[in-house]
Amino acid sequence: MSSSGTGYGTAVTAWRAAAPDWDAYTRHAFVEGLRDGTLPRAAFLHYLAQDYVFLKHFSRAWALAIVKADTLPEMEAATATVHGLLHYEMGLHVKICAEAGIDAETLAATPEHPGNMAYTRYVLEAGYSGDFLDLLAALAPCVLGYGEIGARLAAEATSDTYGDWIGTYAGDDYQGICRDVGALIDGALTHRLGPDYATLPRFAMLSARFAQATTLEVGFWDMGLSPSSAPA
Ligand SMILES: Cc1ncc(CO)c(N)n1
Repeated sequence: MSSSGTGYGTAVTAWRAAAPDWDAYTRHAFVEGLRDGTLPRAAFLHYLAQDYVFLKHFSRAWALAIVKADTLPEMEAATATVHGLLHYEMGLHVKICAEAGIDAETLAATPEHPGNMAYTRYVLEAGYSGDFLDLLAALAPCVLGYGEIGARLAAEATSDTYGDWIGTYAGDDYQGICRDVGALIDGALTHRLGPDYATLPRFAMLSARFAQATTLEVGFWDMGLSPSSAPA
């Protein structure tokens, strides 16, 4: 996939281009280790367990988006994402971990790493104290960054080792969610701010939120690469 992104909408394309850490996130050493299969299994499993905890809070944040939405189509889009997270993406974690000998009970008891906590609480707080747009800007790098990573790795992977993981994010279901979320964001901006939303100061503030969440994604990969940084 080209460095211009994967076409998830107008706003996200602008926010992505303005986020200083976008490449650090989507081309992190952890990601490159998934691509060529050199990522140590222990780091992957440590990451997956933390990501299981992450996805629980992330699902809660998308549920909050239902509360903060205005129109029925916005509520439907947010609901579809909650459903995809709980019934599709988390299932992958449970399956891969089960194959590696980590049962669902152990996964559910994973102690939450501070970097993980910082990220999800940042997103949730954007929703608690802000409006639907603040929340979407904080949620967007997670959803769409993984879509971009998955699409690129499906094209560039040189190893099958992490093929299941790559296939989840490169697959039609996940790519469809990414396109829907991109359209949701463009529609929500137009609905609230008008068609010239990209010229407004508010758009720059939302762009900063997107950039902050992107930086927290870099921290998440960093955490994945150093299993020893996990709390007891
Ligand atoms: C940390 C993180 N960001 C984004 C995604 C994609 O949902 C994920 N599973 N984990």
